[in-house]
Amino acid sequence: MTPEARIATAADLLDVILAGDPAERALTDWARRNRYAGSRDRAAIRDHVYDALRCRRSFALLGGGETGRGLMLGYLLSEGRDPRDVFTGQGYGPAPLTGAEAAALAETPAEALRAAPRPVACDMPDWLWPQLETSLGDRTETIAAILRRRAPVFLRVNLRKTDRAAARAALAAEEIVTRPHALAETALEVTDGARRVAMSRAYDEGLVELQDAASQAVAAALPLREGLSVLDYCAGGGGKTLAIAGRIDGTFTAHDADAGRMADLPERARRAGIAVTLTDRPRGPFDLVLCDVPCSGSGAWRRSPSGKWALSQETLDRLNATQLDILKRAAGLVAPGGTLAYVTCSLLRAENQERVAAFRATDPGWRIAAERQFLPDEGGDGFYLACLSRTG
Ligand SMILES: C[S@@+](CC[C@H](N)C(=O)[O-])C[C@H]1O[C@@H](n2cnc3c(N)ncnc32)[C@H](O)[C@@H]1O
Repeated sequence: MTPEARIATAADLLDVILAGDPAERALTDWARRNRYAGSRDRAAIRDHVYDALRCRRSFALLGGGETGRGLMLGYLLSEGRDPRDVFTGQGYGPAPLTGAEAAALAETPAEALRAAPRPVACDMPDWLWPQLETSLGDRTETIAAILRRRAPVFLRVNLRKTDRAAARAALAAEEIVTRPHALAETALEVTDGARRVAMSRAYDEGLVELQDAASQAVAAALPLREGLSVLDYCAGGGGKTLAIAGRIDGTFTAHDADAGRMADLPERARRAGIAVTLTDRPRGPFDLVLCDVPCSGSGAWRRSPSGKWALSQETLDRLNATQLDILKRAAGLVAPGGTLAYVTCSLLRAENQERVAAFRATDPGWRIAAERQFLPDEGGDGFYLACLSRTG
């Protein structure tokens, strides 16, 4: 496919996504129907689609409308390109601009963004902006700008099987280039060959796992020691369980309200050389109960940009209620002297500090032994961790 044809396809797909189809499904369906497209075409189209979803408001402003074509026009302008060179109708490229489209283009993109309301220029929903400012203070615009860009690919080195230098060498032998990342001693950032990771021997043999660097840093910040009994109360795919089990010997139990979300965990644990028990009814006590609760996902919006536009105050209120409910249930599973660890990948105080305060208001027998917030300007996704111990 020509670069212009990829833009035309991305514009068509964005129309389908803006009408309500999930981005992943739209991309997969399109690839199935268009077998002629090679892996590079599919990757380029995917990048265009996700770039536009991350920058939906600013691209719409520049391109003159929130349609597939408008977003791709805005994308080209944001790159300093003249859309008329691409929208020519030739080589399967997008049809030439209509008079109305040409008239709606931003003449001077940089000025248009400077003059735009902050939530538009920073690609955030209007209703959420005040909450972001309350949560992030003078880092708000910097963090929002980072969430407009693609996320790096990070790997976690499985210290049970190797160390960081040996893992790097094994990956390099398969043309996967990495560099250590400062957020965690286990973290590698992939600088070349990211698409080869899942098919590599290093991955198949459990030397590395795909995991965000801040997520790894959360595991490293937990009060871990040998022999600990650990319950991952909201285990999902088990990323945190595996990261903890990679650091210490102990017993590891995984639970999730939706057991289907743990379907891949046994295979991932086997690859990593770790024993994990799955349960639908955890029986305490456990030394460490980790609650990596469902949340807005705002710390990871560069990976899942659709979440940014789908979130509403109503959804946030529902999430807040679930978060508190999980803390109350999980608290009863913690052994005397043990730790209740509360984790989100959210940037919002409402899901972080305020949830912990709400929990402590209902059960004053807990104190905050440690608290840490990771923000995307440190390189990884945004995460919040509070370690709670019983008072007295
Ligand atoms: C942020 S995800 C967990 C991600 C996972 N810990 C990881 O690192 O890969 C939150 C998980 O909480 C689960 N969940 C939602 N409500 C729950 C509840 N009331 N009790 C336990 N788990 C719940 C969801 O099914 C989801 O898998």
